[in-house]
Amino acid sequence: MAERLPVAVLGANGRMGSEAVKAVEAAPDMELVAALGRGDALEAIVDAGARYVVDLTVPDATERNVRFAVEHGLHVVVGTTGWTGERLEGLRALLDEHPGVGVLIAPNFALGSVLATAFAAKASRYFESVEIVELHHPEKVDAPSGTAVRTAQLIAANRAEAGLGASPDATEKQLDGARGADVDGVRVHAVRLRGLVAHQEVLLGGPGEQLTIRHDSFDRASFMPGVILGLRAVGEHPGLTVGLDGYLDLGL
Ligand SMILES: NC(=O)C1=CN([C@@H]2O[C@H](COP(=O)(O)OP(=O)(O)OC[C@H]3O[C@@H](n4cnc5c(N)ncnc54)[C@H](O)[C@@H]3O)[C@@H](O)[C@H]2O)C=CC1
Ligand SMILES: O=C(O)C1=N[C@H](C(=O)O)C[C@H](O)C1
Repeated sequence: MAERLPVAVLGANGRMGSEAVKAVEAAPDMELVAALGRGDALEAIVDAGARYVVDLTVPDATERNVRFAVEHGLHVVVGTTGWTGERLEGLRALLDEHPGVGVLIAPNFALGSVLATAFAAKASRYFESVEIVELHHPEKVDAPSGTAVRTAQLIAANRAEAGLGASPDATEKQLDGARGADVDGVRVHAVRLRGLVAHQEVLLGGPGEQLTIRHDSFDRASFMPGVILGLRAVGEHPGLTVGLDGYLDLGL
């Protein structure tokens, strides 16, 4: 039998990390060798013999964790938000010094969300207006969501390619925040509501019509197939990949 992938989970006591622990334990080709929480020394993942790391911690911790793993030659699958352009550039430079190491930064592991983002990015060049509404549980510490930021970035890039700019907007007076956050010229509105898990709508408007692309994660189990897919593929993708779509042939 082939050797099982030795995996460490960081953030193992969190909402996502605890699901990931169960998913790795249930995967026949993986072995959970370490499960770390806040305050645990990162050296434990090396001592445990991990070769793959899943980071599901907090925006303040993820950069340090990922850099530590890369410096020790470990492949990393990252779900944590907070990866600004500057952080990504720093990580790319570090990966150049560690050829063969793969890192996947996946703003969203749910396959439906990955598809919804890809569809929205493609569709956005055919509509005059586009705005994003993301809706999450009230414990979420960051806004807008990483998924919404990534969706807005891809939409902006697609529209720019098609020679389109920002959506029309005649607003002259507003209360602070009424028009949402501006991410690369795309308006993003964040809702925090008890009972929700993770949801997103991309609203696309043209003369006399609207297309809504919506995805709902009702349960964190929705993210686990993507985590496992990422772990199986990350070793074959050296360097930095942003977005699980980088490992999928979406044909879009
Ligand atoms: N990519 C995706 O599909 C998804 C990503 N997320 C993101 O994953 C992150 C975690 O989300 P949740 O699990 O809901 O948060 P959470 O707050 O439930 O869990 C985070 C855990 O990390 C721990 N932690 C903090 N610093 C640490 C460190 N240095 N080492 C080890 N553990 C540490 C905390 O004590 C906590 O238990 C967030 O950034 C969230 O946006 C959440 C859901 C899906
Ligand atoms: O914090 C969450 O819950 C989620 N975080 C990710 C994000 O910010 O996009 C992914 C998903 O939306 C759930």
